[in-house]
Amino acid sequence: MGSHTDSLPTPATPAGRDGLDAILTRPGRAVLAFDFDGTLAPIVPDPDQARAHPEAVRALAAVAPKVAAVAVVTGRPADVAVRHGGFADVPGLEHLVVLGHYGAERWDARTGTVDAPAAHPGVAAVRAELPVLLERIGSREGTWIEEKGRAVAVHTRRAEDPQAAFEVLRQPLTDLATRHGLIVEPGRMVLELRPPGMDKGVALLEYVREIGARAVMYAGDDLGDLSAFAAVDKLRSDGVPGLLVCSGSDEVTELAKRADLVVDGPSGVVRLVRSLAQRLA
Ligand SMILES: O=P(O)(O)OC[C@H]1O[C@H](O[C@H]2O[C@H](CO)[C@@H](O)[C@H](O)[C@H]2O)[C@H](O)[C@@H](O)[C@@H]1O
Repeated sequence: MGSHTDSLPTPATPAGRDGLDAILTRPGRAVLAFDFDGTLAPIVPDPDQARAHPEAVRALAAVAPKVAAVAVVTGRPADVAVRHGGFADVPGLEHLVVLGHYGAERWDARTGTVDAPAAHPGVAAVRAELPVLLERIGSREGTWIEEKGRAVAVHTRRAEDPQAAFEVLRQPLTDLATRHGLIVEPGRMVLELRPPGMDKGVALLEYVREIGARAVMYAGDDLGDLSAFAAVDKLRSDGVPGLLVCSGSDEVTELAKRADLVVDGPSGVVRLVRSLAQRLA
């Protein structure tokens, strides 16, 4: 962190200002939760090359001992997010929790292990049919399949026109997922076919209740984060102040409209976390 001081931005909404105020006045009852890709990690063409922003872990480790809990809530398998984030064995992050696969999996820094439910049988069926389907619908060059274990994702970022390639796939992939009891989770140039029944909102609510938190901040960048935003809205209506942070990008505009605070991508998120840690010092 050095001697550099980041100023804490002011949320644009009264609810957001209440949320930030609650975090600052009762940090020991506050949960800070973050999406991974696009929020803690800059977006890159190859998901395997995605890494946490170089200052992210240090900033999280600085703030974590000052609040009730820090959590990462991601569509990635939990162990992948831990590896790409560099979250294991970090002084300060001894209590970090990573809720992977939209909350279906959980990694605890305390134990270093992942808890996960049994695999959904529809994923194997979709995995078997997907290559033939992509061939039949003439998916664009650059479209490719990410194997995620308990889900499969079809990416279009590397296509010449990623948005057009995405639109070509949306309906056929929805039909395929539905036939096998799965749902389609749309994201930034990606359509993921995954089991239903869990989302980031459910995951966040359960975690906040488990911790008994009385204030929450959630930072995200993508459509999959909207359910977590809705969870913060629900907590607010139940009397738990919350702060909604959007890691801004040109690709997704929905979150910026709902957020109390829009920051400039992962580097903006890091600055925010760093300034929170400084204020709570
Ligand atoms: O919930 P998240 O942590 O945001 O994960 C959502 C998806 O992230 C990954 O894809 C995104 O990031 C890639 C690497 O920067 C990028 O190439 C891709 O276009 C983005 O959609 C990941 O590969 C997916 O499996 C996650 O569902």
